Parts: sequence; C-alpha cells; structure tokens
Amino acid sequence: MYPKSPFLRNSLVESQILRRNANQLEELMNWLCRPPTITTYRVNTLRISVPAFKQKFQQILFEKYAKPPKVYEIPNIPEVVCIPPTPLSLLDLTKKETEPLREVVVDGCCGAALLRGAHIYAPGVLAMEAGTKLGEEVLVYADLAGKCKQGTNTRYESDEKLFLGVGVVRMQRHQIYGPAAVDKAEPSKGVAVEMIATTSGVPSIGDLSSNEALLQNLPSIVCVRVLNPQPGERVLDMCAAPGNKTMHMVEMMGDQGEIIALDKVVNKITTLQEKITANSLKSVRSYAFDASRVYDAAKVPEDNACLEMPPYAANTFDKILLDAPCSALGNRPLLTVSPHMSARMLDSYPKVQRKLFTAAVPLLKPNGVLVYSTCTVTEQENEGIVAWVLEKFPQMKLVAATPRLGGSGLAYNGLSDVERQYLQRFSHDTTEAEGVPIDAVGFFIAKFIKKY
Ligand SMILES: C[S@@+](CC[C@H](N)C(=O)[O-])C[C@H]1O[C@@H](n2cnc3c(N)ncnc32)[C@H](O)[C@@H]1O
Repeated sequence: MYPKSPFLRNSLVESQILRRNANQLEELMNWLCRPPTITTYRVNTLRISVPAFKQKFQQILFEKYAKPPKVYEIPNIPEVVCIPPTPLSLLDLTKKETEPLREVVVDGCCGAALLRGAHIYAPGVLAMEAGTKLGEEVLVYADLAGKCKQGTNTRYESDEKLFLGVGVVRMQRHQIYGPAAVDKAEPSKGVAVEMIATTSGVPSIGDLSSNEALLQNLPSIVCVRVLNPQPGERVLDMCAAPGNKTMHMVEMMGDQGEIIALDKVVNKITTLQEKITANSLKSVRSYAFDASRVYDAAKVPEDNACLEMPPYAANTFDKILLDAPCSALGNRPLLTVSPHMSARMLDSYPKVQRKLFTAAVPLLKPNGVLVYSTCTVTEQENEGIVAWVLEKFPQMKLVAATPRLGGSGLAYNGLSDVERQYLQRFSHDTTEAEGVPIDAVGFFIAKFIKKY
C-alpha cells in the first residue's frame, strides 16, 4: 500500500542516510513511509488540568464516532494526551474504493497531513473531477509522482497514485479554482474536502489546538522534558521558531525565570513575539538573531541583571536547547522526498549544527545542561554530531536523556555502548514505552552536562 521508500527516485541519497548501520536501512525506509497512528496533544497545564482536557477531548470523539478511540496518558510525561487510531475496518475502506465514486487528488505533503488526521484545504486540491457536488462522497488519492496538474478536471490516472481514504466535498471546483483563485487575487481558503476516514485509522478531526492544548509530536514534548527547565532558571532556546518547545518551557517554568528565544528568520520571530504578547508572558523574550553568533568572548557576564539583547557572555545560561535545523527526514509519513534533495544538501546540515554547538558551549554555566535534538534520522546529524562533540569539547559530558520513550542511539565510531544507550532515538523499533504503545515521528535527543 504505502511506498517502500520515500527515495524511490533518489536511491543515491537514500544510501547516505545510514552508512554504518546500513542493515537497518530497509526497515527504516518502510517505517518512514507509514504515518504515525497515534496523535498527541500537549496540555497547557497553566490553563486546564489534564483530566479536564481528556474529558473534553473524549467527548469530541464520542460525538464523531460510534466506537470512539479511548484517549490515554503516558506515565512520566503527565501533560501528554494520546489518541490511538479508530478501530476502523480497513476492509470497509478497501470496498469503498471499488464503488463508483468521483476522485480528488492531492500532493504528497497534503496526503501526509490527511493520514495524520487533517482535512483537505482548498490550495491542496490538485484534481477534482468535473461535476462533483457539495456533500458528495469522494475517494481521495495522493499523487506520488508529482505529475498531476493543479486544476485537473478529469480522472487522474497513474501507477503512483496512493489511496488515502474517503471524504465529503465542502467546496466545488469553481470555489477552489474560480477566476479569483486562479488570479491569486483572492487565493481560495477553507476546507474543500472533509475527511471521513483514512487508511491510517487516525481520527480525521483536524488540528484542535487551542490555548488549552497543542497538537505536537511526542518526541518534541519529550525533548523539553529531557531539558527539564525549572522556575527561575536562565534558558536559551537557540533555534526557537515556531516556538512550540519555547511555550512548553514557559509552562514547565510557570512563566518564572528568563527564556531567550532566537531564530534567524525575522518573520518567524515576529509571529512568535505576537504569541508571547497575546499570552502576556513575562519570562520569555524573542530576537531575530543568527544563533551561531550568539556568544561574544569580549562581553562581561551580567550577574543577576536582566539579560540584554544577544550576543551574550560566557557562563550565562543554566540550560540551552539546540533544536537544530536539520534535513527533517523523520517527518512521517514521508510519502516522497523531493528529487532535488542531493547528497550535498544532506552534507550541509552537520556543518551548521557544529557551528551552532560551538557557539552554545561557552554560554553554558558549569554544571549547566544542553540538549541537542533533531527531527531527522541520518547518522551524521545525530550520532555523528555527538561523537564530534565528545572529541572536541572535553568539558561536555554525555548523560542519559531521560525520561526515555525512544530507543538507544545507533552504533557509531567514537561512541561507546554506554554512550549509545544515553541517547534517545525515535525510530522503526520504538513501539512501546512505560507500558503504552508509541508510534511517533523520527527524532533524536542527546543531553550533555558542562563539567567546567
Ligand atoms: C527545527 S526548527 C525549530 C523548531 C522549534 N524549536 C519548535 O519546537 O517550535 C529549526 C529552526 O532553526 C532556525 N534556524 C536555522 N539556522 C539558524 C541560525 N543560524 N540561528 C537561529 N535559528 C536558525 C530555522 O529558521 C528554524 O525555525
């Protein structure tokens, strides 16, 4: 059903991903193509209790499904609420595919979102057959070959068309592709097809994020738990936008302390600052700044004074999160990877990651904690960076990344077995933790303490 690898047109790049652990490549690629079946929300415990949110959410599922999935929590990470897949019969969906229904085609990215519970928004519709009416049931496919033209009004035939599920039409062709939309004078927006069921079984309820809870991947939540920011601490979030982990830190710190959130993209920081202002947060300030220049050797540490704008002096922060820019190859389901992704592009990430790490080390106070994370699966951006850090910075000690819900790191030159087990890698073999099922995106977490 799902492709066997997202790199079907790019096998050279595929072979770059796991060179030392190539025996795991096939299984990893299969897993990357399949969607995570468990949806996770992080509850903002400053606004609502977890039991109250759970009850509200369960009610939403009751209203939609005759047999609603039962939401559950994860021991050790109390702010997470998990929604398992609906007990939907794949058989029924497969039968539906043989019915004489009209078809809608979306691109690979939109298809991936549908498999995780989203509806189809107007800009995502590549093809809708002519004559399709409001309220009509349609079969929904993803175009993996990238050949379907936007606005197609006939049946799109292709061997690389992946059946995703069934939906109900909420916008007709003229609303999606009408003159205003085509001119881009007024790009069409809104839900064009509301999904009823998809082959992943993930409830099609869209993104129900609010100021009470955020739809967030489980490993991203674990990552901030591993950093464990405490009220009153000084924390640097080096690559912060869109700010999901920053907000989690604020919640863990009860909005007490100082968080400096940086991102080099100005627009992203503007949006993050709007969020900070709208929530009247006192502890966090954001700056558009290149974090690889955030350390200034000539600056004198400012004892208890409020931190000014970057750059900063040595020994300034109690904790640093380096949630690094990366190749993002853990974002399941990866139905297809751009044929333009090259080995050279993959090789460019570790260079940036090393630069950011080099800026972070002096900024950390002795005994300070640094968490390095990525949402990718390549060895060189994960275990490779950790091995490099241990060789280059003798003051940085690798410690266990707990709480642990992911598996161990992969074997890598320069990493002992014990060090490998300190790492946390969410991968194809991460299926259970703390007695509950886990099915997450690909992610990597390493935790360091600065000895001196
Ligand atoms: C993985 S995303 C961060 C996600 C974020 N931590 C969150 O959880 O919402 C990486 C971010 O790093 C930013 N970035 C890339 N290079 C950077 C640099 N040199 N300095 C600061 N930010 C950078 C990108 O703009 C991007 O927003």
